[in-house]
Amino acid sequence: MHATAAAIIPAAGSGTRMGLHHPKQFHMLAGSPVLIHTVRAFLANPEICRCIVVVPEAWVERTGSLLHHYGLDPQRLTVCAGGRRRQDSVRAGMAHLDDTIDIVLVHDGARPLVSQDTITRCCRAAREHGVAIAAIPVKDTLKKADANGVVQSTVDRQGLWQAQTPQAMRLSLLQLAYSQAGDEEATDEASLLERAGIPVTIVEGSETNLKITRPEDLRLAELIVHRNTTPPRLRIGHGFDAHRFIADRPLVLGGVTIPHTLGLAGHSDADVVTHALCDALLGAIGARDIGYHFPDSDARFSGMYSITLLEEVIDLVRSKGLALGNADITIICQAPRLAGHIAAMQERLAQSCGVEAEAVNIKATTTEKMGFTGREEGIACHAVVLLHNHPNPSGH
Ligand SMILES: Nc1ccn([C@@H]2O[C@H](COP(=O)(O)OP(=O)(O)OP(=O)(O)O)[C@@H](O)[C@H]2O)c(=O)n1
Ligand SMILES: C[C@](O)(CO)[C@H](O)COP(=O)(O)O
Repeated sequence: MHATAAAIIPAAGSGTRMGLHHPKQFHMLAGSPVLIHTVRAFLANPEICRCIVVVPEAWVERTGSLLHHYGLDPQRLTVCAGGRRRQDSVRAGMAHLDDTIDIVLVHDGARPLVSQDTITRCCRAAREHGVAIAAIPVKDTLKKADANGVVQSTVDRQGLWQAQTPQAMRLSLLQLAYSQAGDEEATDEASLLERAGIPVTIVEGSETNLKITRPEDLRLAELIVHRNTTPPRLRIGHGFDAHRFIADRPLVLGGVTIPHTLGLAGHSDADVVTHALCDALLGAIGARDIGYHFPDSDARFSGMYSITLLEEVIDLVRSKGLALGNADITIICQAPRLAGHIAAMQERLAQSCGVEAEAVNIKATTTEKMGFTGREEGIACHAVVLLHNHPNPSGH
């Protein structure tokens, strides 16, 4: 049977670095106070049976009302007053855990974006190893500087991690570490466990599990919540094109020159595949068609490599805050055989669209000698695309 897990959420700090008139954990973030986001995340996790929320003494009553106002289950919540230091607040929370609790997860009230996955993994790793904390590897070069900001040395970052919360452990180990620590200072629970000689295991946390510390963290958290809660914008588009074979022209399909006795007639390079894809993309953003944007009456487009047009179309797609999800393209062509050129076409088109080659699927089919393509008078092509919100709308 599983050990019973509870969360202690220290939220009794004053948030001096944030510089607000109220503690940062009560500041609004995307429609709810920061602390409500944090408590909600823990109550939503099936591993967690109850939460002890530790707040400044003056906020105990108001926190009770807030939790009620935001519809959080009072049966699974206890609110209590914290202490001067974080570790005092955690100790105050521990006093509310009864002996049915085996595993405890300590998590900063000021880390509202913790994921369900991180909570679950910390909890399970603590069951297995005794203690497990979320942390992320240090990715920047580390400098040690003096009080004037002058660098003294570069610190080897190999094996260095930034500790986050949750910090999960058997309650008995946390109690032991606290009793051995006496009044020693620590900025996290793991330090006290380490000092008591208890091994601490790392579980990979996440960059987005940020601790709201300074005003810029709040702005970043707003963006992340917005990104996580904005429903995806999806747009579908279809394109069709056909070109007639003529002599003395290279055959360009999907940006790739394909050996054949004939090429295709057209104002540009007549790349029927790229044109169908452009039309599908333009259709998906409701921006008419390729002829509208690059008219064959305009000498600038005469003989033009159609990949250049595709790249302009992709810029237009991005300007609408959208990106290609995937494209499915069917080339209708009796001759030449295209099987050996599909991969190169996929790669060329994908590169211009800023996606992986797998996102652009190309099929080629004959029409069993029926119709104009069957009589080898020309090549036709259909393309469908699905667009979604651009992950980084301001950057390319
Ligand atoms: N006496 C304290 C101090 C801190 N915390 C909590 O510990 C977490 C991490 O602390 P930190 O980000 O340092 O918060 P503050 O101490 O409030 O911030 P500051 O240092 O800027 O004053 C926060 O959820 C904070 O509310 C606490 O419960 N009790
Ligand atoms: C516990 C902690 O979140 C780990 O990163 C952090 O140490 C607490 O915040 P503080 O700024 O160190 O008080």
